[in-house]
Amino acid sequence: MLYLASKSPRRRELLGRLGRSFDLIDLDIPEVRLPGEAAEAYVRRVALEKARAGWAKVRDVPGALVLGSDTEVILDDEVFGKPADADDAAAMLRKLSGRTHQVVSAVWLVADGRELEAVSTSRVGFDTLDGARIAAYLATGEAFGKAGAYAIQGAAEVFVTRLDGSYSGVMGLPLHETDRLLREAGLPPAGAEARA
Ligand SMILES: Cc1cn([C@H]2C[C@H](O)[C@@H](COP(=O)(O)OP(=O)(O)OP(=O)(O)O)O2)c(=O)[nH]c1=O
Repeated sequence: MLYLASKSPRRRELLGRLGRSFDLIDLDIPEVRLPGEAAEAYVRRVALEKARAGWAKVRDVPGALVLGSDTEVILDDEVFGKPADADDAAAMLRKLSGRTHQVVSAVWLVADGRELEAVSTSRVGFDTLDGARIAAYLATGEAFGKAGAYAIQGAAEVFVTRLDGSYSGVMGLPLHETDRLLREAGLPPAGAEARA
């Protein structure tokens, strides 16, 4: 049985696109960067903590496989997670304005005696955003619950001048890498289950 250890509706939707059945595990993992921890190491650690915490809940289920993932926006080694409030969101968007940032999504697959990892790093260029555009965007409410205070899959798509990497990775679950992990773990290729 495949499990997704996540509360994110985006991850649920993205994993659903692989055509495999799965169940959800609800978790609350604190996301706090350690002093001196490199940005990418932080994303990888949090994703692993989510997958391991999920695994601890279903380890008695025969054949259980648990996916955990984390996505962060990184600019100049600063990590932008989910904004705390509107001021925080506006500050993030002001910093992202007119610059190219990275979006790192780490995915871990934890099963009995196995931990497999994939990391997707994308470069995202942003248009220059003045105060009026930022205010209009914040009014959509879309910024909240999203790393970097934007959703590429929503109204913020028009901010993106270029994307070098994985669209699904920016959205929260890199599908190419996730599918590879599942095949490495011995699951049949995507779609096979649906056709069977
Ligand atoms: C950059 C970006 C992020 N996001 C979302 C994906 C993630 O849900 C969120 C990053 O926060 P995460 O901490 O990675 O995930 P989460 O707290 O939403 O869910 P969980 O830990 O339970 O799995 O930002 C978008 O939806 N669109 C985007 O363009």
